[in-house]
Amino acid sequence: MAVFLYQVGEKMGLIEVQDLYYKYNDSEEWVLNGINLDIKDGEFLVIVGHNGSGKSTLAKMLNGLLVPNQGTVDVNGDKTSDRDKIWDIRQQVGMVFQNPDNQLVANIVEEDIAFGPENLGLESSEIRKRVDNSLKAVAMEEFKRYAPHNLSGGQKQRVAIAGVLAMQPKCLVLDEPTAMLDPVGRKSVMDAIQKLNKGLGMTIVHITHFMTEAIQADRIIVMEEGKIVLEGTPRDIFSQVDKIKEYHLDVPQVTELAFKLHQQGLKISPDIFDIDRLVNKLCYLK
Ligand SMILES: Nc1ncnc2c1ncn2[C@@H]1O[C@H](COP(=O)(O)OP(=O)(O)OP(=O)(O)O)[C@@H](O)[C@H]1O
Repeated sequence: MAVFLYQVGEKMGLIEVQDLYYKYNDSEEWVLNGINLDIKDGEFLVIVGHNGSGKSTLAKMLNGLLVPNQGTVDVNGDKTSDRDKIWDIRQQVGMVFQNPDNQLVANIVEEDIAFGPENLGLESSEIRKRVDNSLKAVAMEEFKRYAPHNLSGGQKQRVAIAGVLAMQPKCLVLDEPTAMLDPVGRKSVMDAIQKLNKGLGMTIVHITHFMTEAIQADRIIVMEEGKIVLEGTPRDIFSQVDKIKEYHLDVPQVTELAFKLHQQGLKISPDIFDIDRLVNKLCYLK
């Protein structure tokens, strides 16, 4: 398979979305309405946006589950509209959805993770290696003989992620993987995602409604009515508190507090999203 990566800034481009338009069969309106987006190799990208803004539809474009009506999506130089390449593309871009129960197929954790590699027809030693490495990557090694239904929501989601990792993708697209979890489960899943990105250099595209998760990104895009309306680092995005609210999104509570203190005339920068930093600023305020 010919693999090339195109240069974008310092990192290499992995996925390129150009002039993308999409509507579902019975819809009059474009659900994706002219999207342009480069996703770099090793990047942690978060997508946020109001309900129905097109986030999940865009996610499904990134590994060819849906293909554009107009425009293109390239993964490592292959177009998702090229059906001969779709298998390669799906292996390179793995998807994780909201409900892990819909993704777990076997009665034992390690069998579930072996399912994908078995379907690739790999040697059993290679399958064993992939299962062990994938479980280790999400800190679930000790649960390999468990039945998935005996795991917590966060543990199940980490097993679902491990199942995708066993296919050795370059990029993970996670569509609200923490939406059904309690705070402990959410943190365990976010820790695993961070480790994959920072430790193993995996490209992450993470869709979420939780702004505390969005601030962990390298870059955030904000979607509204099928368009990208804001794009930048967490600091760029959350320093625009009024604009974020216009798009019916929350800002992290600590940022809102800093913003209101700033509006009241205190010498506090309005773009703080870290509690310790705000405490520090308040303590040293003259
Ligand atoms: N299979 C489908 N058939 C027809 N319309 C659809 C389908 N899936 C989504 N839509 C519509 O497309 C629009 C965008 O939906 P999408 O799920 O991509 O948004 P979203 O930003 O992910 O929303 P949410 O945050 O609620 O998950 C919505 O108006 C939705 O009703």
